Amino acid sequence: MSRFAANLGFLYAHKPFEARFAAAAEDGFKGVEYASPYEWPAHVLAQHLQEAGLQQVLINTPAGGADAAGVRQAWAQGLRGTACLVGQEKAFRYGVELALEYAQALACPRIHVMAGVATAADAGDRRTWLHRLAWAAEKAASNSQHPVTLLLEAINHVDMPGYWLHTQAQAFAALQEIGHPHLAMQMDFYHCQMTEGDALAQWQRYAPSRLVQHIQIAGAPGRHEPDVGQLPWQELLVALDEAAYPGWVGLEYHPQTTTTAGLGWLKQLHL
Ligand SMILES: O=C(O)C(=O)[C@H](O)CO
Ligand SMILES: [Mg+2]
Repeated sequence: MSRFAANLGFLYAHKPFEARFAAAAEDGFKGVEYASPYEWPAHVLAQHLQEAGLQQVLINTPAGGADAAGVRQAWAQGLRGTACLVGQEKAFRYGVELALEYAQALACPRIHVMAGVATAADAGDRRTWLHRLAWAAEKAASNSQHPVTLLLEAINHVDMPGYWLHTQAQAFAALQEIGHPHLAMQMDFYHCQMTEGDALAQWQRYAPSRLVQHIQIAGAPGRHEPDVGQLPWQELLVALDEAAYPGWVGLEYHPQTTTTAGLGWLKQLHL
């Protein structure tokens, strides 16, 4: 059975961030993910992971910023990555290098490279995006002590209007064009269902490529537990097993009540 990771940016949200590691471990999780580790020194996060006996399975590149203060402010300023934004070369490189440092310190094997939101001032550019992804993949590959895989995730326009990368096809085409072994796909079934309307068909389309190396899940619409809404979550989990998907499934949703109370769908799988 696939392995499930708690997304600490979404789950246990009523607890202070530092307390979410122990809460996830108590619920039986072995892995965690969260988008932004940059508010804390890496060694502090590494300590939380070690104390709770958890693996860090995914982080994101920063939402923006070309220095430490800029990185901390970027999300609140509405930035959602820089990879496709022509004017953000310095921030992109700074962000990738910082993410690689954190990944090494947290022993995290995957980084989601956020593409960015197109604006009137910077509409985004595909050639820039591809060129930067190729540069970043070389960086990720070149650390012989801790090579990392960089991931592309399509995000729907209801939750993130104007986000550059919003279809699975866009991500897949970019990966095929660049053809780098350290670049892969992160398929978030929630976004998939919201944009394409058929998460199961999308999984079946891209699974044979083996390029999908991280999955996230939430019910759609609403982004609550997978069993709330129209997502065919049971069929999807069966399909992952049938394809011998070897990676993690991140639980990236807003629980309807508490995280622990909402884990019934997972417990019924008898893992
Ligand atoms: O929004 C999502 O689905 C993500 O996974 C991104 O990491 C943004 O936080
Ligand atoms: Mg996601």
